[in-house]
Amino acid sequence: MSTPIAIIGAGVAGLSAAHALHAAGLDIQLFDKSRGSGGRMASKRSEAGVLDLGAQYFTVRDRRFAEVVAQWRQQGWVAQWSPNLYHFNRGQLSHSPDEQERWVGTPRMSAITRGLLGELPAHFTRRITEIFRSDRHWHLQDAEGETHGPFSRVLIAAPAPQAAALLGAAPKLAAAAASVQMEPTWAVALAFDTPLDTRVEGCFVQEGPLDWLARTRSKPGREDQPDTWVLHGSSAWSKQHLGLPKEDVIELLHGAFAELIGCAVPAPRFTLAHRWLYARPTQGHQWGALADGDLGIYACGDWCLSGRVEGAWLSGQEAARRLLEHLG
Ligand SMILES: Cc1cc2nc3c(=O)[nH]c(=O)nc-3n(C[C@H](O)[C@H](O)[C@H](O)COP(=O)(O)OP(=O)(O)OC[C@H]3O[C@@H](n4cnc5c(N)ncnc54)[C@H](O)[C@@H]3O)c2cc1C
Ligand SMILES: NC(=O)C1=CN([C@@H]2O[C@H](COP(=O)(O)OP(=O)(O)OC[C@H]3O[C@@H](n4cnc5c(N)ncnc54)[C@H](OP(=O)(O)O)[C@@H]3O)[C@@H](O)[C@H]2O)CC=C1
Repeated sequence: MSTPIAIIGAGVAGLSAAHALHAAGLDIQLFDKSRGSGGRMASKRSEAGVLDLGAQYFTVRDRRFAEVVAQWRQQGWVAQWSPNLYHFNRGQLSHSPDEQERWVGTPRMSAITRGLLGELPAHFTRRITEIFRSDRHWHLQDAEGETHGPFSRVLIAAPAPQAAALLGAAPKLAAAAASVQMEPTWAVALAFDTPLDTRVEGCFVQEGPLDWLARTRSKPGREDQPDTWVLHGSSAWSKQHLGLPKEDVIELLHGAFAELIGCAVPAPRFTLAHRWLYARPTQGHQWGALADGDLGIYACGDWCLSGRVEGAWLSGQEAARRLLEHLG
């Protein structure tokens, strides 16, 4: 057996790269600090059903991504979501239909990364704190003090600030990753005993604390769930309220929701808040991926491209392509 390749991060980018390398016949091992795969496209089980707290849906603009999404559809991992869309601007809630195709994982966003993970070898609840070279091979140190390796190459598929912290052995790559600013998003879920009397299923909010809201049961595969809503704070509001206790965040975003939704909003029977510290890059890049073929270190993630699910998948493909190119 050949010396395996380590992939740090089991979000869309890491799993996209893992798939491509595995398909090329290489041994890979995934490491993630969380309990499961998905990263910012993860879904959380709760007493109010499964909640998509991060990525809400994705769009497809690239031909290569369109091809893979068609396969995911055949495998039953994704379906089209055609919500009754609104936007909120200048104090006005307005119907805002469009022609854009939007896709969601079924029956939850994490179905995609669970599908991609399949039987690939993965180590969860392993936060990697250091990557070091010894005897011409790479080794990983985790937060528990355990060492993993040897690995022939390392591919880091974490948000830019977390990738920069691991790229000490490749200063140029570290500098590029460190130059990417990422902004936070507070996410709140609310569940109501009685369904809200509104036709809104998704809403782009252009003012105030909120940025987006969605009705979970409007998404395919979730029709039987209680009436839960996911609200996202805007980047500016989330940054300003980064250290606020969760109860206060829930109260403020629930209040903003009740003001704009245009129907009576009772007290929710269930609430939850989640803070995404590195939710989105402040701007997109055209890097594809970062690579040092001589050292055998690679970095990828949405921040190397569009800051969206599609960008993350394409970046993982690009990192794998460059690694395979270096192998000859
Ligand atoms: C609130 C929110 C809403 C969004 N909405 C949309 C949307 O509607 N449409 C869209 O296209 N995109 C959306 N996005 C963006 C989308 O979720 C991301 O672009 C995409 O999921 C990023 O994938 P990734 O693999 O690059 O990174 P991530 O999903 O962040 O994966 C990185 C993984 O690395 C792991 N990790 C990090 N550091 C370490 C370490 N030291 N050791 C081990 N593991 C580590 C993390 O646990 C994580 O699993 C949204 C994001 C957020 C936060
Ligand atoms: N919160 C985060 O951390 C975070 C959120 N992200 C959001 O992800 C989606 C994905 O973007 P994508 O380009 O794939 O989707 P869309 O084409 O649907 O939307 C792009 C923006 O365009 C505006 N828009 C689109 N459709 C409508 C509509 N029918 N009515 C009004 N406006 C529409 C909207 O922008 P504004 O609110 O006008 O600024 C959409 O945001 C996207 O929603 C991101 O915000 C990605 C990463 C992290």
